Amino acid sequence: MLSQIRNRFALSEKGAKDFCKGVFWTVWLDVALMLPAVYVFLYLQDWIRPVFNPEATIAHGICYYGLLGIAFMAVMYVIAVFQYRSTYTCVYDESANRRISLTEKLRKLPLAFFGEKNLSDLTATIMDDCTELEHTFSHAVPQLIASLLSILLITIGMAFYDWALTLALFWVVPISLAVIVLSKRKLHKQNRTNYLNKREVTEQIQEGLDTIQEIKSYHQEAAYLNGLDEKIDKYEHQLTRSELLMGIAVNGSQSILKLGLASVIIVGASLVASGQTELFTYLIFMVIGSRIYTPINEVLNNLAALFYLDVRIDRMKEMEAMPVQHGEKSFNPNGYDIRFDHVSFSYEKGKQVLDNVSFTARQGEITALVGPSGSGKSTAAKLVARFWDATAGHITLGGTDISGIEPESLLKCFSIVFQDVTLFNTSVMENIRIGKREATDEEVRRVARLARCDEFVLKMPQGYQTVIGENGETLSGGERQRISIARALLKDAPIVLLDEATASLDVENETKIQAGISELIKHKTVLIIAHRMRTIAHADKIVVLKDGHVAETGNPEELKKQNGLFCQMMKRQVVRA
Ligand SMILES: Nc1ncnc2c1ncn2[C@@H]1O[C@H](COP(=O)(O)OP(=O)(O)OP(=O)(O)O)[C@@H](O)[C@H]1O
Repeated sequence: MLSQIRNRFALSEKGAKDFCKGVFWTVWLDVALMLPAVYVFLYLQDWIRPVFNPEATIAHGICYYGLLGIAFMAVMYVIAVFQYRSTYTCVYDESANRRISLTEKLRKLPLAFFGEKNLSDLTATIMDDCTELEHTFSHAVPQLIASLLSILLITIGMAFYDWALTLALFWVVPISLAVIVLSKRKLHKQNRTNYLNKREVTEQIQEGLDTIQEIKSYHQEAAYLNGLDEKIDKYEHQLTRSELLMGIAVNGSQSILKLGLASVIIVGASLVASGQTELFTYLIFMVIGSRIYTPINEVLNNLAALFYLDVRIDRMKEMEAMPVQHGEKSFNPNGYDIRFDHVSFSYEKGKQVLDNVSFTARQGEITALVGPSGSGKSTAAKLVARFWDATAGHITLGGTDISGIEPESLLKCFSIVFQDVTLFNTSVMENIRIGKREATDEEVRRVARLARCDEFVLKMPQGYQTVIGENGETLSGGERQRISIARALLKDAPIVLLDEATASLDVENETKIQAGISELIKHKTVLIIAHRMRTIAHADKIVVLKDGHVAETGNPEELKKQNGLFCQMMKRQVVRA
Protein backbone atom coordinates (compact mmCIF):
# COMPACT_ATOMS: atom_id res chain seq x y z
CA MET A 1 0.00 0.00 0.00
CA LEU A 2 2.76 2.41 1.07
CA SER A 3 4.86 1.63 -2.00
CA GLN A 4 1.80 2.18 -4.24
CA ILE A 5 1.27 5.61 -2.68
CA ARG A 6 4.98 6.36 -3.16
CA ASN A 7 4.85 5.46 -6.83
CA ARG A 8 1.54 7.14 -7.52
CA PHE A 9 2.53 10.49 -5.99
CA ALA A 10 6.34 10.33 -6.44
CA LEU A 11 6.91 10.59 -2.67
CA SER A 12 9.80 9.49 -0.49
CA GLU A 13 9.20 6.69 2.02
CA LYS A 14 8.83 9.21 4.85
CA GLY A 15 6.66 11.43 2.62
CA ALA A 16 4.30 8.49 1.93
CA LYS A 17 4.01 7.71 5.66
CA ASP A 18 3.35 11.38 6.45
CA PHE A 19 0.79 11.48 3.66
CA CYS A 20 -1.13 8.57 5.27
CA LYS A 21 -0.96 10.33 8.64
CA GLY A 22 -2.23 13.52 6.99
CA VAL A 23 -5.21 11.66 5.51
CA PHE A 24 -5.92 10.03 8.88
CA TRP A 25 -6.01 13.34 10.75
CA THR A 26 -7.93 15.09 8.00
CA VAL A 27 -10.66 12.43 8.26
CA TRP A 28 -10.81 13.13 11.99
CA LEU A 29 -10.84 16.85 11.42
CA ASP A 30 -13.77 16.52 9.03
CA VAL A 31 -15.60 14.44 11.61
CA ALA A 32 -14.64 16.90 14.37
CA LEU A 33 -15.97 19.79 12.29
CA MET A 34 -19.36 18.14 12.63
CA LEU A 35 -19.19 18.63 16.43
CA PRO A 36 -20.94 22.06 16.33
CA ALA A 37 -23.83 20.35 14.51
CA VAL A 38 -23.80 17.52 17.09
CA TYR A 39 -23.76 20.16 19.86
CA VAL A 40 -26.79 21.89 18.36
CA PHE A 41 -28.48 18.49 17.99
CA LEU A 42 -27.95 17.58 21.67
CA TYR A 43 -29.02 20.99 22.85
CA LEU A 44 -32.17 21.05 20.72
CA GLN A 45 -33.00 17.48 21.69
CA ASP A 46 -32.82 18.39 25.35
CA TRP A 47 -34.32 21.90 25.38
CA ILE A 48 -36.69 22.03 22.38
CA ARG A 49 -38.20 18.56 22.65
CA PRO A 50 -40.38 19.54 25.67
CA VAL A 51 -42.00 22.17 23.41
CA PHE A 52 -43.26 19.40 21.11
CA ASN A 53 -43.72 16.77 23.78
CA PRO A 54 -45.12 18.06 27.15
CA GLU A 55 -44.13 14.81 28.91
CA ALA A 56 -40.42 15.33 28.12
CA THR A 57 -38.24 17.22 30.62
CA ILE A 58 -34.96 19.13 30.30
CA ALA A 59 -32.14 16.76 31.39
CA HIS A 60 -29.11 19.15 31.54
CA GLY A 61 -28.70 22.76 32.58
CA ILE A 62 -26.83 25.64 30.93
CA CYS A 63 -23.57 24.86 32.81
CA TYR A 64 -23.53 21.36 31.32
CA TYR A 65 -23.86 22.76 27.80
CA GLY A 66 -21.24 25.41 28.55
CA LEU A 67 -18.73 22.73 29.61
CA LEU A 68 -19.73 20.48 26.70
CA GLY A 69 -19.12 23.38 24.29
CA ILE A 70 -15.64 23.94 25.78
CA ALA A 71 -14.88 20.19 25.59
CA PHE A 72 -15.94 20.05 21.92
CA MET A 73 -13.82 23.10 21.11
CA ALA A 74 -10.81 21.53 22.86
CA VAL A 75 -11.25 18.29 20.86
CA MET A 76 -11.50 20.26 17.59
CA TYR A 77 -8.44 22.31 18.49
CA VAL A 78 -6.28 19.26 19.34
CA ILE A 79 -7.30 17.42 16.18
CA ALA A 80 -6.69 20.56 14.09
CA VAL A 81 -3.16 20.87 15.54
CA PHE A 82 -2.37 17.22 14.69
CA GLN A 83 -3.90 17.61 11.24
CA TYR A 84 -1.90 20.79 10.57
CA ARG A 85 1.36 19.19 11.69
CA SER A 86 0.87 15.95 9.80
CA THR A 87 -0.35 17.61 6.61
CA TYR A 88 1.22 21.04 6.21
CA THR A 89 4.51 20.79 8.10
CA CYS A 90 5.31 17.37 6.64
CA VAL A 91 4.35 18.46 3.13
CA TYR A 92 6.75 21.41 3.35
CA ASP A 93 9.51 19.08 4.61
CA GLU A 94 8.82 16.67 1.76
CA SER A 95 8.87 19.54 -0.71
CA ALA A 96 12.23 20.80 0.57
CA ASN A 97 13.64 17.26 0.34
CA ARG A 98 12.21 16.85 -3.16
CA ARG A 99 13.93 20.05 -4.33
CA ILE A 100 17.22 18.95 -2.77
CA SER A 101 17.00 15.47 -4.32
CA LEU A 102 16.15 16.91 -7.76
CA THR A 103 19.10 19.31 -7.52
CA GLU A 104 21.32 16.42 -6.38
CA LYS A 105 20.06 14.44 -9.33
CA LEU A 106 20.94 17.27 -11.72
CA ARG A 107 24.43 17.37 -10.26
CA LYS A 108 24.95 13.73 -11.20
CA LEU A 109 23.57 13.96 -14.72
CA PRO A 110 25.92 14.07 -17.68
CA LEU A 111 26.26 17.48 -19.33
CA ALA A 112 24.50 16.03 -22.37
CA PHE A 113 21.25 16.31 -20.41
CA PHE A 114 21.64 20.09 -20.03
CA GLY A 115 22.36 20.48 -23.71
CA GLU A 116 19.08 18.80 -24.61
CA LYS A 117 16.93 20.56 -22.00
CA ASN A 118 15.89 24.13 -21.70
CA LEU A 119 17.28 25.52 -18.44
CA SER A 120 14.15 27.57 -17.66
CA ASP A 121 12.22 24.31 -17.94
CA LEU A 122 14.46 22.65 -15.35
CA THR A 123 14.19 25.61 -12.99
CA ALA A 124 10.40 25.59 -13.41
CA THR A 125 10.29 21.89 -12.53
CA ILE A 126 12.39 22.35 -9.41
CA MET A 127 10.67 25.51 -8.19
CA ASP A 128 7.13 25.87 -9.67
CA ASP A 129 6.20 22.21 -9.88
CA CYS A 130 7.43 21.57 -6.33
CA THR A 131 5.46 24.58 -5.06
CA GLU A 132 2.32 23.43 -6.85
CA LEU A 133 2.73 19.88 -5.56
CA GLU A 134 3.22 21.33 -2.08
CA HIS A 135 -0.11 23.15 -2.43
CA THR A 136 -1.88 20.10 -3.86
CA PHE A 137 -0.63 17.81 -1.12
CA SER A 138 -1.45 20.26 1.66
CA HIS A 139 -4.81 21.54 0.36
CA ALA A 140 -6.33 19.03 -2.01
CA VAL A 141 -5.26 15.38 -2.01
CA PRO A 142 -5.62 14.52 1.72
CA GLN A 143 -8.82 16.60 1.85
CA LEU A 144 -10.30 14.72 -1.11
CA ILE A 145 -9.58 11.30 0.36
CA ALA A 146 -10.53 12.41 3.86
CA SER A 147 -13.82 14.01 2.81
CA LEU A 148 -14.85 10.87 0.94
CA LEU A 149 -14.03 8.74 3.99
CA SER A 150 -15.63 11.10 6.51
CA ILE A 151 -18.80 11.41 4.43
CA LEU A 152 -18.97 7.63 4.27
CA LEU A 153 -18.61 7.40 8.05
CA ILE A 154 -21.20 10.13 8.69
CA THR A 155 -23.61 8.56 6.19
CA ILE A 156 -23.42 5.18 7.95
CA GLY A 157 -23.94 6.86 11.35
CA MET A 158 -26.93 8.89 10.15
CA ALA A 159 -28.51 5.95 8.33
CA PHE A 160 -28.99 4.28 11.73
CA TYR A 161 -30.80 7.38 12.91
CA ASP A 162 -33.12 7.85 9.89
CA TRP A 163 -32.31 6.02 6.66
CA ALA A 164 -34.93 7.81 4.50
CA LEU A 165 -33.64 11.30 5.32
CA THR A 166 -30.04 10.05 5.02
CA LEU A 167 -30.83 8.88 1.50
CA ALA A 168 -32.43 12.25 0.70
CA LEU A 169 -29.29 14.00 1.96
CA PHE A 170 -26.64 11.85 0.26
CA TRP A 171 -28.04 10.72 -3.10
CA VAL A 172 -26.39 13.82 -4.61
CA VAL A 173 -22.84 12.88 -3.56
CA PRO A 174 -22.23 10.00 -6.04
CA ILE A 175 -23.83 12.00 -8.87
CA SER A 176 -21.74 15.08 -8.08
CA LEU A 177 -18.57 12.99 -7.98
CA ALA A 178 -19.56 11.23 -11.21
CA VAL A 179 -19.71 14.62 -13.00
CA ILE A 180 -16.13 15.31 -11.92
CA VAL A 181 -14.85 11.83 -12.78
CA LEU A 182 -16.47 11.97 -16.23
CA SER A 183 -14.97 15.38 -17.00
CA LYS A 184 -11.55 14.38 -15.62
CA ARG A 185 -10.16 13.03 -18.90
CA LYS A 186 -11.12 16.10 -20.86
CA LEU A 187 -9.84 18.48 -18.15
CA HIS A 188 -6.63 16.53 -17.76
CA LYS A 189 -5.91 16.91 -21.47
CA GLN A 190 -6.66 20.63 -21.31
CA ASN A 191 -4.38 21.09 -18.32
CA ARG A 192 -1.54 19.25 -20.01
CA THR A 193 -1.82 21.57 -23.00
CA ASN A 194 -1.92 24.61 -20.64
CA TYR A 195 1.17 23.41 -18.92
CA LEU A 196 3.09 22.93 -22.18
CA ASN A 197 1.92 26.31 -23.53
CA LYS A 198 3.05 28.02 -20.34
CA ARG A 199 6.47 26.38 -20.67
CA GLU A 200 6.72 27.62 -24.26
CA VAL A 201 6.08 31.21 -23.12
CA THR A 202 8.66 30.91 -20.33
CA GLU A 203 11.23 29.49 -22.74
CA GLN A 204 10.62 32.26 -25.24
CA ILE A 205 11.07 34.93 -22.54
CA GLN A 206 14.23 33.22 -21.29
CA GLU A 207 15.62 33.01 -24.80
CA GLY A 208 14.86 36.71 -25.35
CA LEU A 209 16.76 37.63 -22.19
CA ASP A 210 19.70 35.40 -23.09
CA THR A 211 19.99 36.79 -26.61
CA ILE A 212 19.01 40.43 -25.98
CA GLN A 213 22.34 41.65 -27.40
CA GLU A 214 21.84 39.81 -30.72
CA ILE A 215 18.15 40.80 -30.92
CA LYS A 216 19.04 44.48 -30.55
CA SER A 217 22.09 44.47 -32.80
CA TYR A 218 20.20 42.75 -35.64
CA HIS A 219 17.00 44.81 -35.09
CA GLN A 220 14.96 41.69 -34.36
CA GLU A 221 12.87 43.26 -31.56
CA ALA A 222 9.63 43.32 -33.61
CA ALA A 223 10.05 39.73 -34.84
CA TYR A 224 10.85 38.55 -31.32
CA LEU A 225 7.88 40.37 -29.75
CA ASN A 226 5.52 39.09 -32.45
CA GLY A 227 6.63 35.53 -31.73
CA LEU A 228 6.17 36.08 -28.00
CA ASP A 229 2.72 37.67 -28.52
CA GLU A 230 1.62 34.66 -30.55
CA LYS A 231 2.70 32.26 -27.82
CA ILE A 232 1.05 34.34 -25.07
CA ASP A 233 -2.19 34.55 -27.12
CA LYS A 234 -2.17 30.80 -27.64
CA TYR A 235 -1.59 30.26 -23.91
CA GLU A 236 -4.34 32.69 -22.86
CA HIS A 237 -6.82 31.29 -25.34
CA GLN A 238 -6.19 27.77 -24.12
CA LEU A 239 -6.33 28.89 -20.48
CA THR A 240 -9.73 30.55 -20.99
CA ARG A 241 -11.05 27.39 -22.62
CA SER A 242 -9.92 25.12 -19.84
CA GLU A 243 -11.12 27.57 -17.12
CA LEU A 244 -14.52 27.55 -18.79
CA LEU A 245 -14.64 23.76 -18.84
CA MET A 246 -13.40 23.59 -15.28
CA GLY A 247 -16.06 26.14 -14.23
CA ILE A 248 -18.81 24.10 -15.86
CA ALA A 249 -17.66 20.88 -14.20
CA VAL A 250 -17.08 22.38 -10.73
CA ASN A 251 -20.22 24.56 -10.64
CA GLY A 252 -22.33 21.74 -12.07
CA SER A 253 -21.05 19.44 -9.38
CA GLN A 254 -21.57 22.01 -6.60
CA SER A 255 -25.11 22.76 -7.82
CA ILE A 256 -25.97 19.07 -7.72
CA LEU A 257 -24.75 18.98 -4.10
CA LYS A 258 -27.13 21.82 -3.23
CA LEU A 259 -30.02 19.64 -4.38
CA GLY A 260 -29.26 17.43 -1.36
CA LEU A 261 -30.53 20.02 1.12
CA ALA A 262 -33.53 20.78 -1.09
CA SER A 263 -34.49 17.11 -1.21
CA VAL A 264 -34.13 16.83 2.60
CA ILE A 265 -36.57 19.74 2.93
CA ILE A 266 -39.10 18.18 0.52
CA VAL A 267 -38.76 14.54 1.63
CA GLY A 268 -38.57 15.55 5.33
CA ALA A 269 -41.73 17.69 5.06
CA SER A 270 -43.71 14.84 3.54
CA LEU A 271 -42.35 12.37 6.13
CA VAL A 272 -43.27 14.73 8.97
CA ALA A 273 -46.72 15.32 7.43
CA SER A 274 -47.36 11.57 7.21
CA GLY A 275 -46.11 11.10 10.77
CA GLN A 276 -43.21 8.85 9.79
CA THR A 277 -40.56 11.25 11.12
CA GLU A 278 -40.51 13.57 14.11
CA LEU A 279 -40.34 17.31 13.42
CA PHE A 280 -37.27 17.40 15.62
CA THR A 281 -35.41 14.85 13.46
CA TYR A 282 -36.37 16.86 10.40
CA LEU A 283 -34.81 20.01 11.93
CA ILE A 284 -31.64 18.13 12.81
CA PHE A 285 -31.18 16.87 9.24
CA MET A 286 -31.60 20.39 7.95
CA VAL A 287 -28.88 21.67 10.31
CA ILE A 288 -26.52 18.84 9.28
CA GLY A 289 -27.43 19.27 5.61
CA SER A 290 -26.21 22.88 5.73
CA ARG A 291 -22.72 21.75 6.83
CA ILE A 292 -22.17 18.25 5.48
CA TYR A 293 -21.06 19.25 1.97
CA THR A 294 -18.44 21.80 3.09
CA PRO A 295 -15.44 19.41 2.78
CA ILE A 296 -16.51 18.29 -0.72
CA ASN A 297 -17.01 21.90 -1.82
CA GLU A 298 -13.51 22.75 -0.64
CA VAL A 299 -12.07 19.86 -2.62
CA LEU A 300 -13.97 20.99 -5.71
CA ASN A 301 -12.48 24.47 -5.33
CA ASN A 302 -9.01 22.93 -5.46
CA LEU A 303 -9.85 20.71 -8.38
CA ALA A 304 -7.57 22.50 -10.84
CA ALA A 305 -4.59 21.63 -8.66
CA LEU A 306 -5.73 18.01 -8.55
CA PHE A 307 -5.97 17.80 -12.32
CA TYR A 308 -2.51 19.30 -12.74
CA LEU A 309 -1.15 16.75 -10.28
CA ASP A 310 -0.46 14.00 -12.83
CA VAL A 311 1.23 16.37 -15.28
CA ARG A 312 3.60 17.61 -12.59
CA ILE A 313 4.25 14.17 -11.14
CA ASP A 314 5.10 12.91 -14.64
CA ARG A 315 7.69 15.71 -14.98
CA MET A 316 9.26 14.79 -11.64
CA LYS A 317 9.38 11.12 -12.54
CA GLU A 318 10.92 11.94 -15.91
CA MET A 319 13.72 13.85 -14.17
CA GLU A 320 14.18 11.21 -11.51
CA ALA A 321 14.44 8.48 -14.17
CA MET A 322 17.28 10.19 -16.07
CA PRO A 323 20.36 7.93 -16.08
CA VAL A 324 23.06 9.32 -13.80
CA GLN A 325 26.81 8.80 -14.17
CA HIS A 326 28.06 6.32 -11.61
CA GLY A 327 31.55 5.34 -10.52
CA GLU A 328 33.94 4.74 -7.64
CA LYS A 329 34.51 7.69 -5.36
CA SER A 330 38.11 6.81 -4.58
CA PHE A 331 40.63 5.61 -7.14
CA ASN A 332 44.40 5.26 -7.19
CA PRO A 333 45.72 6.07 -10.66
CA ASN A 334 49.18 4.92 -11.57
CA GLY A 335 50.37 8.40 -12.62
CA TYR A 336 48.30 10.76 -14.73
CA ASP A 337 48.80 9.61 -18.32
CA ILE A 338 45.59 9.96 -20.35
CA ARG A 339 45.02 7.29 -22.99
CA PHE A 340 42.35 7.32 -25.69
CA ASP A 341 41.82 3.73 -26.84
CA HIS A 342 39.67 3.47 -30.00
CA VAL A 343 37.23 6.07 -28.71
CA SER A 344 34.10 6.95 -30.67
CA PHE A 345 31.40 9.41 -29.68
CA SER A 346 28.25 11.02 -31.03
CA TYR A 347 25.97 13.67 -29.53
CA GLU A 348 23.07 12.57 -31.70
CA LYS A 349 22.37 9.13 -33.11
CA GLY A 350 23.88 8.69 -36.56
CA LYS A 351 26.21 11.71 -36.37
CA GLN A 352 29.66 10.45 -35.34
CA VAL A 353 31.78 13.28 -33.88
CA LEU A 354 34.78 11.16 -32.83
CA ASP A 355 35.59 8.00 -34.74
CA ASN A 356 38.03 5.40 -33.41
CA VAL A 357 40.37 7.98 -31.83
CA SER A 358 43.51 6.64 -30.12
CA PHE A 359 46.40 8.65 -28.60
CA THR A 360 48.20 9.11 -25.27
CA ALA A 361 48.76 12.40 -23.42
CA ARG A 362 51.68 11.76 -21.05
CA GLN A 363 52.23 13.22 -17.61
CA GLY A 364 54.81 16.04 -17.68
CA GLU A 365 54.17 16.65 -21.39
CA ILE A 366 52.06 19.11 -23.34
CA THR A 367 49.76 17.39 -25.79
CA ALA A 368 48.06 19.69 -28.27
CA LEU A 369 44.86 18.83 -30.11
CA VAL A 370 44.67 20.71 -33.39
CA GLY A 371 42.52 20.46 -36.48
CA PRO A 372 39.92 22.34 -38.49
CA SER A 373 36.85 23.81 -36.81
CA GLY A 374 34.31 21.10 -35.92
CA SER A 375 36.88 18.29 -36.07
CA GLY A 376 36.08 17.23 -32.47
CA LYS A 377 38.90 18.78 -30.39
CA SER A 378 36.69 20.22 -27.62
CA THR A 379 34.58 17.08 -27.60
CA ALA A 380 37.70 14.94 -26.99
CA ALA A 381 38.74 17.24 -24.10
CA LYS A 382 35.26 17.06 -22.55
CA LEU A 383 35.20 13.26 -22.76
CA VAL A 384 38.40 13.15 -20.71
CA ALA A 385 36.68 14.99 -17.86
CA ARG A 386 33.54 12.79 -18.23
CA PHE A 387 31.32 15.70 -19.20
CA TRP A 388 29.99 13.07 -21.59
CA ASP A 389 30.71 9.35 -21.77
CA ALA A 390 32.31 7.78 -24.85
CA THR A 391 29.90 5.69 -26.92
CA ALA A 392 32.65 3.16 -27.80
CA GLY A 393 36.24 2.51 -26.71
CA HIS A 394 37.95 3.45 -23.44
CA ILE A 395 39.64 6.47 -21.93
CA THR A 396 42.04 5.66 -19.11
CA LEU A 397 43.67 7.88 -16.52
CA GLY A 398 46.82 6.38 -15.02
CA GLY A 399 45.59 2.98 -16.24
CA THR A 400 42.11 3.30 -14.69
CA ASP A 401 39.11 3.41 -17.01
CA ILE A 402 37.44 6.77 -16.28
CA SER A 403 33.98 5.32 -16.92
CA GLY A 404 34.36 3.59 -13.53
CA ILE A 405 35.27 6.79 -11.65
CA GLU A 406 32.63 9.04 -10.12
CA PRO A 407 32.62 12.29 -12.17
CA GLU A 408 33.05 14.55 -9.12
CA SER A 409 36.05 12.60 -7.87
CA LEU A 410 37.50 12.57 -11.38
CA LEU A 411 37.11 16.34 -11.76
CA LYS A 412 39.21 16.87 -8.63
CA CYS A 413 42.18 15.86 -10.84
CA PHE A 414 41.46 18.58 -13.42
CA SER A 415 42.14 22.29 -13.78
CA ILE A 416 40.09 23.44 -16.74
CA VAL A 417 40.21 26.72 -18.62
CA PHE A 418 37.57 27.04 -21.34
CA GLN A 419 37.17 29.69 -23.97
CA ASP A 420 33.79 30.66 -22.48
CA VAL A 421 34.54 31.72 -18.93
CA THR A 422 31.73 31.73 -16.38
CA LEU A 423 32.07 34.24 -13.58
CA PHE A 424 29.84 34.83 -10.58
CA ASN A 425 28.31 38.06 -9.36
CA THR A 426 30.69 38.39 -6.45
CA SER A 427 34.14 39.87 -5.76
CA VAL A 428 37.26 39.12 -7.84
CA MET A 429 38.72 37.46 -4.74
CA GLU A 430 35.79 35.05 -4.40
CA ASN A 431 35.70 34.35 -8.12
CA ILE A 432 39.31 33.17 -8.01
CA ARG A 433 38.82 31.33 -4.71
CA ILE A 434 36.37 28.98 -6.48
CA GLY A 435 39.53 27.11 -7.52
CA LYS A 436 40.21 26.19 -3.89
CA ARG A 437 37.60 27.09 -1.29
CA GLU A 438 40.00 27.04 1.67
CA ALA A 439 42.69 29.23 0.01
CA THR A 440 43.89 32.25 2.02
CA ASP A 441 43.70 35.78 0.58
CA GLU A 442 47.49 35.70 0.15
CA GLU A 443 47.35 32.49 -1.91
CA VAL A 444 44.63 34.03 -4.10
CA ARG A 445 46.76 37.16 -4.65
CA ARG A 446 49.80 35.07 -5.54
CA VAL A 447 48.04 33.17 -8.34
CA ALA A 448 46.31 36.38 -9.49
CA ARG A 449 49.77 37.98 -9.91
CA LEU A 450 50.97 34.95 -11.92
CA ALA A 451 47.94 35.20 -14.21
CA ARG A 452 48.50 38.95 -14.59
CA CYS A 453 45.21 39.87 -12.91
CA ASP A 454 46.97 42.45 -10.73
CA GLU A 455 47.25 44.84 -13.64
CA PHE A 456 43.53 45.43 -13.92
CA VAL A 457 42.29 44.43 -10.45
CA LEU A 458 44.39 47.04 -8.62
CA LYS A 459 42.83 49.76 -10.78
CA MET A 460 39.32 48.76 -9.62
CA PRO A 461 37.68 50.86 -6.84
CA GLN A 462 37.83 48.13 -4.18
CA GLY A 463 40.68 46.08 -5.68
CA TYR A 464 40.15 42.34 -5.10
CA GLN A 465 36.94 43.03 -3.21
CA THR A 466 35.29 44.67 -6.24
CA VAL A 467 32.08 42.92 -7.28
CA ILE A 468 32.24 42.22 -11.01
CA GLY A 469 28.53 41.96 -11.92
CA GLU A 470 26.54 39.11 -13.40
CA ASN A 471 28.93 36.79 -15.26
CA GLY A 472 31.67 39.43 -14.95
CA GLU A 473 29.84 41.93 -17.19
CA THR A 474 32.14 44.76 -16.11
CA LEU A 475 35.27 42.96 -17.42
CA SER A 476 36.79 42.57 -20.87
CA GLY A 477 37.16 39.12 -22.49
CA GLY A 478 40.88 39.05 -21.73
CA GLU A 479 40.36 40.04 -18.08
CA ARG A 480 37.75 37.34 -17.62
CA GLN A 481 40.12 34.79 -19.09
CA ARG A 482 42.93 35.84 -16.73
CA ILE A 483 40.64 35.31 -13.72
CA SER A 484 39.83 31.88 -15.07
CA ILE A 485 43.55 31.04 -15.39
CA ALA A 486 44.16 32.27 -11.83
CA ARG A 487 41.39 29.92 -10.64
CA ALA A 488 43.04 26.98 -12.38
CA LEU A 489 46.44 27.92 -10.91
CA LEU A 490 44.90 27.98 -7.44
CA LYS A 491 43.35 24.54 -7.90
CA ASP A 492 46.77 23.14 -8.86
CA ALA A 493 45.33 19.84 -10.14
CA PRO A 494 47.56 17.20 -11.81
CA ILE A 495 45.81 17.48 -15.20
CA VAL A 496 45.32 20.73 -17.07
CA LEU A 497 42.81 21.19 -19.89
CA LEU A 498 43.21 24.41 -21.84
CA ASP A 499 40.48 24.82 -24.46
CA GLU A 500 41.24 27.99 -26.41
CA ALA A 501 42.31 29.44 -23.05
CA THR A 502 44.07 32.45 -24.56
CA ALA A 503 41.74 32.91 -27.54
CA SER A 504 40.29 36.20 -26.28
CA LEU A 505 43.68 37.73 -25.55
CA ASP A 506 45.67 39.84 -27.99
CA VAL A 507 49.24 38.79 -28.74
CA GLU A 508 50.64 41.22 -26.15
CA ASN A 509 48.35 39.94 -23.40
CA GLU A 510 48.89 36.32 -24.39
CA THR A 511 52.62 36.77 -24.05
CA LYS A 512 52.07 38.41 -20.66
CA ILE A 513 50.16 35.53 -19.15
CA GLN A 514 52.30 32.86 -20.77
CA ALA A 515 54.40 32.92 -17.59
CA GLY A 516 51.29 32.08 -15.57
CA ILE A 517 50.38 29.27 -17.91
CA SER A 518 53.94 27.89 -17.80
CA GLU A 519 53.62 27.78 -14.02
CA LEU A 520 50.20 26.14 -14.28
CA ILE A 521 51.35 23.32 -16.51
CA LYS A 522 54.67 22.48 -14.87
CA HIS A 523 55.00 18.66 -14.34
CA LYS A 524 51.34 18.16 -15.25
CA THR A 525 49.49 16.23 -17.92
CA VAL A 526 48.49 19.03 -20.26
CA LEU A 527 45.89 18.81 -22.99
CA ILE A 528 45.77 22.01 -24.94
CA ILE A 529 43.44 23.09 -27.74
CA ALA A 530 44.35 26.20 -29.66
CA HIS A 531 43.90 27.55 -33.14
CA ARG A 532 46.93 29.82 -32.97
CA MET A 533 49.98 27.78 -33.90
CA ARG A 534 52.26 29.96 -31.77
CA THR A 535 50.27 28.91 -28.69
CA ILE A 536 51.17 25.26 -29.25
CA ALA A 537 54.68 25.81 -30.56
CA HIS A 538 56.15 24.30 -27.38
CA ALA A 539 53.94 21.22 -27.34
CA ASP A 540 55.69 17.87 -26.87
CA LYS A 541 53.11 16.09 -28.96
CA ILE A 542 50.51 17.18 -31.46
CA VAL A 543 47.42 15.17 -32.34
CA VAL A 544 45.78 16.42 -35.53
CA LEU A 545 42.07 15.65 -35.75
CA LYS A 546 40.12 15.78 -38.98
CA ASP A 547 36.41 14.93 -39.25
CA GLY A 548 36.54 13.17 -35.89
CA HIS A 549 39.51 10.87 -36.53
CA VAL A 550 43.25 11.16 -35.92
CA ALA A 551 44.90 12.36 -39.13
CA GLU A 552 48.47 12.88 -37.82
CA THR A 553 50.45 12.58 -34.57
CA GLY A 554 54.00 13.53 -33.65
CA ASN A 555 56.05 16.42 -32.30
CA PRO A 556 55.95 19.76 -34.18
CA GLU A 557 59.21 19.07 -36.02
CA GLU A 558 58.09 15.64 -37.23
CA LEU A 559 54.75 16.98 -38.41
CA LYS A 560 56.33 19.88 -40.25
CA LYS A 561 58.44 17.35 -42.16
CA GLN A 562 55.35 15.27 -43.05
CA ASN A 563 53.96 18.23 -44.96
CA GLY A 564 50.41 17.16 -44.09
CA LEU A 565 47.41 18.92 -42.59
CA PHE A 566 49.36 20.39 -39.68
CA CYS A 567 51.93 21.84 -42.03
CA GLN A 568 49.20 23.38 -44.19
CA MET A 569 47.56 24.95 -41.13
CA MET A 570 50.93 26.40 -40.08
CA LYS A 571 51.55 27.87 -43.52
CA ARG A 572 48.06 29.39 -43.72
CA GLN A 573 48.59 31.19 -40.42
CA VAL A 574 52.03 32.43 -41.41
CA VAL A 575 50.57 33.83 -44.65
CA ARG A 576 47.71 35.55 -42.74
CA ALA A 577 50.16 36.99 -40.17
N1 LIG B 1 26.44 19.80 -27.38
C1 LIG B 1 26.47 19.41 -28.66
N2 LIG B 1 25.40 18.80 -29.20
C2 LIG B 1 25.40 18.38 -30.48
N3 LIG B 1 26.47 18.54 -31.31
C3 LIG B 1 27.56 19.16 -30.83
C4 LIG B 1 27.63 19.62 -29.49
N4 LIG B 1 28.84 20.18 -29.28
C5 LIG B 1 29.51 20.07 -30.45
N5 LIG B 1 28.76 19.46 -31.37
C6 LIG B 1 29.14 19.12 -32.76
O1 LIG B 1 30.25 18.24 -32.68
C7 LIG B 1 31.19 18.54 -33.69
C8 LIG B 1 32.56 18.77 -33.04
O2 LIG B 1 32.49 19.90 -32.20
P1 LIG B 1 33.72 20.37 -31.31
O3 LIG B 1 33.29 21.56 -30.55
O4 LIG B 1 34.27 19.22 -30.57
O5 LIG B 1 34.76 20.77 -32.45
P2 LIG B 1 36.10 21.62 -32.34
O6 LIG B 1 37.09 20.88 -33.19
O7 LIG B 1 36.45 21.86 -30.93
O8 LIG B 1 35.61 22.95 -33.07
P3 LIG B 1 36.15 24.46 -32.87
O9 LIG B 1 37.59 24.46 -33.26
O10 LIG B 1 35.33 25.25 -33.84
O11 LIG B 1 35.92 24.83 -31.45
C9 LIG B 1 30.67 19.76 -34.43
O12 LIG B 1 30.05 19.30 -35.61
C10 LIG B 1 29.63 20.35 -33.50
O13 LIG B 1 28.59 20.93 -34.22
